[in-house]
Amino acid sequence: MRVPPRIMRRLDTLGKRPPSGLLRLTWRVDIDSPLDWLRAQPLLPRLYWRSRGPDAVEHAAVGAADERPAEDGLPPALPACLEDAEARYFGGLAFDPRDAGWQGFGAGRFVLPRLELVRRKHAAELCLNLLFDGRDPDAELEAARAALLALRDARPAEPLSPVVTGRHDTPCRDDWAGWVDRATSSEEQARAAKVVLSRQSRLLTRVPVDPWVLLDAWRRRARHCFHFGFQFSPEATFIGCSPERLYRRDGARLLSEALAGTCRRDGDAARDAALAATLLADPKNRRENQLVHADILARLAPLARHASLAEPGVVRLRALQHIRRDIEAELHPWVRDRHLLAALHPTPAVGGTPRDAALAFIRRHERHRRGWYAGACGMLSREAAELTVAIRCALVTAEAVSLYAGAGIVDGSVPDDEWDELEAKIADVMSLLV
Ligand SMILES: C=C(O[C@@H]1C=C(C(=O)O)C=C[C@H]1O)C(=O)O
Ligand SMILES: [Mg+2]
Repeated sequence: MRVPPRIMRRLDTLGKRPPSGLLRLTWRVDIDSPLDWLRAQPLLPRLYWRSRGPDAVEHAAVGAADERPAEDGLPPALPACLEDAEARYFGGLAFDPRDAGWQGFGAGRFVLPRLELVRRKHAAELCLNLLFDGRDPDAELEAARAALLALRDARPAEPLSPVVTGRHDTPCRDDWAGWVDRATSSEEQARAAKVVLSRQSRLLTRVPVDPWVLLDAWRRRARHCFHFGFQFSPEATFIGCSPERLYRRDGARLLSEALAGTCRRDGDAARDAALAATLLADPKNRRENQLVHADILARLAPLARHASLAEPGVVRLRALQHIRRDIEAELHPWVRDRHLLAALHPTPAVGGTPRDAALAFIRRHERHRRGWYAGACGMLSREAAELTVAIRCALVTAEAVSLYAGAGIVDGSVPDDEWDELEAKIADVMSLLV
C-alpha cells in the first residue's frame, strides 16, 4: 500500500529533533471497506470499532503504539502525556473483574493503535500514531517505519459458506432448567432478584472461519448495533454486533440505557407491534428492565449532578425486540472513565442484582468461561468515550466459533422460554454459519 512520500520525509526529519508527547500523522486513503483492509494486514493487534447509528464513524486499526493492560479489572488511566491529545484507545474489559479473561485477552486491555483507519460517510483517512513519552525516540521511529512497510492493500473476501460440523452447548438444556429453577427459588431470590445466566455454543468448523468476513456479513444484518472486533494474537478473535450501550460520554455529558426484556419478531409490522405492546406490559420483562435502570441510576448518583430516565421504548432488531429506557446524566467534573466503568460494569443486564450475589451465583454454576463476553468494549479518549456491552458476540478460533448468549432470570422465568430466548439471540450469526 502506497504511503505518501511526505509522511516518510516527516519521519526522517523527526529523527533529528524528536518532539514530546503524541504525534499523529494523517493522510487520505481510498478505502471503501475497512474490514477488507483490516483482514489484509499482517500486523497485530487488529481492532475494529463502529458505534451505533447511521452516521457512526468506522475505525479499523492495527499494531500498538501503546498498550495498557487493565489491572484489577479496571481500565487504566490514560498516560499524562496524552491528556491534551486526540488519542483514542480501543479495547475492552472481561465480564468478571475477578476473571483473568480468555487466553490472549486478559482481564482487559486498551490499545493506542499504531495505525488507525477512520472512515466517515464519504472519506477515509489513515493515521500514524507516534508516542514520545520518554522511550527511545529512534526505536519509536523505527517501529513506525516498519508498520508503514507492512501495510497491505485491501483484499476483497470470498463469501462465507456453511462450515459447521458439530455443536456443543454448555450448559446443556437440562442443566439450564436446573439453574433457572434454582435462581427462581425463594431462597436464591432473597439473595439476588435477578441473575443473568449464559450459555456457550461451540460450533465446530470444517475449515477456519475468517472472523472479519463473518463480522462483515453479520453487521449487515445488525444495522442498529455496535460492531466490534478484537484480535491480539493469531489464535483468537472476538467479534460482535451488540444492540446495547454501556455508556457514551462527551465531556461531562453521559448517555446510558437499560436494555433488557425480550420478545421475538414476526416479520409482519402489525404482529410486531402487538408483540411489542405485550412485551411492554409483561410483568416479568418489565422487572428485568426495571432492575437494570434502578441499578444504573443508583450507581450514577454519586458521580452525577443529575440524571434522568426516559420512558420505555422498544428496540427492534432483526429477529428480536427489547425494552429500552434511555438514561442521561451530567457528570461531576472529576469523573473519569475509570470511575464510570467501575461503577457501571457489569450492569444487571448481563450480571444481575445485587451485583455480588449475582456474580457469586454465576461463578458457582457456569462452567464455561465468559471471558470478554458480557464485558465492556469500545473506545476511550480524553474528550469522549463509548463502550458497548459485549453481547451478541463470537470468539473465533481455527477449529470453532463459540457463540455466547444470556438471559435475565427473575421471578416468573420459565426454563424453556429462557432457553428459546438464548436461541433467538444467536439466530442471526448462526444463520451465516450453518
Ligand atoms: C445477556 C444478553 O442479553 C441481555 C439480556 C436480555 C434479556 O434477558 O431480556 C436482553 C438484553 C440484554 O440485556 C445476551 O444477549 O447475551
Ligand atoms: Mg430476558
